[in-house]
Amino acid sequence: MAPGLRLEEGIGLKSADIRLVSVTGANRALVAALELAPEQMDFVASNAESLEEAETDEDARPRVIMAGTRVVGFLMYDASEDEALVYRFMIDRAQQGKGYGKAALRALLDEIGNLAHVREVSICYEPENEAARHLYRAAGFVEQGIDEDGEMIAVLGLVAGMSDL
Ligand SMILES: CC(=O)SCCNC(=O)CCNC(=O)[C@H](O)C(C)(C)COP(=O)(O)OP(=O)(O)OC[C@H]1O[C@@H](n2cnc3c(N)ncnc32)[C@H](O)[C@@H]1OP(=O)(O)O
Repeated sequence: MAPGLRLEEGIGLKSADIRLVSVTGANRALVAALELAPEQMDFVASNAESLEEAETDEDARPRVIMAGTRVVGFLMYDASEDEALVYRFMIDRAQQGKGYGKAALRALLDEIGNLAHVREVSICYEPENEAARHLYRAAGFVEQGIDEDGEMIAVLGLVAGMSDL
């Protein structure tokens, strides 16, 4: 790395540098401090709320999205059944549009694909959330329709035996 260039500055980071890690005492405050644009606030619960929820829900799997050494996003899912449900997914407003969402989704699907009991993944989002629709559709999710809460549900089937590969 060139002298004076710090990884934290995010210079030259590629989507391959995206990793999912557990929530720890060290990164928790950084996750809670991540922000959305005002018009995105209704698309997903606040991270502080999600972290609190995760403490009492033993099925919740919260993950911190790291780009190199920097905390850039957060997601949470439940894989207690054979259909995993992704119900939180966000990238900090200052870090959006850099391919991190796409790379984090790929990392998440790899992680879920390694769970032998999971056969499909479902995800829900507000119907007007075009960024989410674009991201999930590109990953192969197929829209199923609007649920009773007015959210779009999209489902991705996993290839049987993915975890054995
Ligand atoms: C389960 C849930 O929680 S659903 C709620 C999802 N979360 C939110 O809506 C929170 C606010 N939004 C976000 O955090 C981000 O915008 C995310 C997570 C949806 C996308 O993350 P980003 O890092 O910005 O996405 P990334 O840069 O990887 O782009 C992914 C694709 O979406 C496209 N995209 C990004 N923003 C938009 C937009 N506003 N409209 C249409 N397409 C968009 C990109 O062009 C890219 O497509 P491409 O690969 O064909 O070029």
